[in-house]
Amino acid sequence: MSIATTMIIRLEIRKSEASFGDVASGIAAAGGDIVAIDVIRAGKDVTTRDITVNVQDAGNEEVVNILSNMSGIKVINVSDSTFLAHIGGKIEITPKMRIKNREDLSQVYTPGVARVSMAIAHDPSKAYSLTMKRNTVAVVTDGTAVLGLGDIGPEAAMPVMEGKAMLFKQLAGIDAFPLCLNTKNADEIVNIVKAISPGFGGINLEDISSPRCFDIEQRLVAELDIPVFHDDQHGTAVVALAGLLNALKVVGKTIGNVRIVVVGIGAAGVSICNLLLAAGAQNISAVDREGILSREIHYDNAEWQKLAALTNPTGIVGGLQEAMLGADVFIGVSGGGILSVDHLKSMAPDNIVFAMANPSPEIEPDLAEPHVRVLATGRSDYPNQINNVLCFPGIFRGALDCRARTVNLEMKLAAARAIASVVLEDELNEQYIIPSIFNEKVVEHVRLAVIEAAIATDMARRIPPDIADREK
Ligand SMILES: NC(=O)C1=CN([C@@H]2O[C@H](COP(=O)(O)OP(=O)(O)OC[C@H]3O[C@@H](n4cnc5c(N)ncnc54)[C@H](O)[C@@H]3O)[C@@H](O)[C@H]2O)C=CC1
Ligand SMILES: CC(=O)C(=O)O
Ligand SMILES: [Mg+2]
Repeated sequence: MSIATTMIIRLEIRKSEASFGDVASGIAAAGGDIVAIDVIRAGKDVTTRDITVNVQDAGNEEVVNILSNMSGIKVINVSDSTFLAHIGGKIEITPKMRIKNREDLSQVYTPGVARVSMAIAHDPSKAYSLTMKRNTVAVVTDGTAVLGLGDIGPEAAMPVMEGKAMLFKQLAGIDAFPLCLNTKNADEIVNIVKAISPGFGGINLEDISSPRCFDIEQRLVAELDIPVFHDDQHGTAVVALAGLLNALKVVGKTIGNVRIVVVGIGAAGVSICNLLLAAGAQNISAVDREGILSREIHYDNAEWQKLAALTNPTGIVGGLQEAMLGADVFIGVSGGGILSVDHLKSMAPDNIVFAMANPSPEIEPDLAEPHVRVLATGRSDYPNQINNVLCFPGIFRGALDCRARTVNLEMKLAAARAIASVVLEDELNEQYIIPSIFNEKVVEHVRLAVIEAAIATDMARRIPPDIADREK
């Protein structure tokens, strides 16, 4: 599966030997699409231009090869806009006020700050009003399951976590810190997160491989009084459920009557199965590399053991192929390319396929489309993007605003229904089952639903003023 990108190619064109027309045809022949041309220098004999070219495949070397081999053309430099966007990182800390004089200095720092510190020392709950705690989330990873790229380490995880921090800020106004830990030891991760927790209003665990992620999250939830939320588990499950609720409406089926195949029973898959069961699903086949989870088998993975008892009610034996036969819904959170057209053809009519692995889905959307009634992927370059970015900004905004102790099942179900509700009944169709992440209603709908569910289940330690006003 290719990832599109934009290249900026700086060229010298010797006018006596080549024309811009030659350059344009060379780029088109190599599969590039020219989107901008900037003249850098216009000499009598030689012109220098920056040509901005979209390519469907970031690995496309053909464009530069063709240009380099043309007479009269010299390639001076090639840059990739995705890499350019990452130079020096993507986020920074910006103070809320400028320190202009000694008076300012003595307020924001010593000696004035000491009075504020002592106020918090006497009443630690004041950290919520006098520090950034109430609006701050730690995005914590050990780099062991970064997207679908696997264990690529904490440094390589950093661009993903910075991207996540950008989304937290832009979509929900939350200040998020990427914390990439150089340890894979579960005890150490738990201790580090506990130790840094005083400065944060919530913890977003990210891209920590399964099954370690379950134990790490459960221990932190039990030991901390701020929300700890492993987004690959629960954010993904919330968005998958939201998409499924709407897709089922499009095809005229109900969650209690469909046969659902979930493939990849890792962080995301376990949580998706559990949330779908809580939402009324009765017939799930949970498939991992060893086949369909079965109650006949004992699993060392405690989450698999629990799920095996709750899924595969008809005792199907086998793997993906057997599970797909006659299935209504496929949800993939495994790896790229594991699904074939034959698998799709063996499904029930009006099938729903969510190929959510990143960056490459379980099947290429173009291949799948003719054999699927409702298709969704995790990617932003196709319709129906089912990605946990639709959930985490709103769920944390809601949890922070009501100072929730944790994010419980009711809050997750409410978030899923809220995301689904952004697409109105008369707008729903095969190409539009889930709102765009740029739809401004998403965060606000999720926030409200989460706060209401937190209040109803006694998880909220504060009623935000706008909610209190509504209830008057
Ligand atoms: N669209 C979205 O919002 C999200 C997508 N994902 C994607 O889902 C995938 C899994 O993520 P995590 O659950 O965090 O990883 P994980 O490493 O915890 O779980 C992956 C699971 O898939 C299984 N698997 C891999 N290849 C398989 C195959 N051929 N057949 C059956 N099972 C197979 C693995 O054994 C493992 O249990 C990744 O590609 C990730 O990018 C994850 C979170 C959110
Ligand atoms: C989207 C996301 O969290 C993932 O692919 O891991
Ligand atoms: Mg992730």
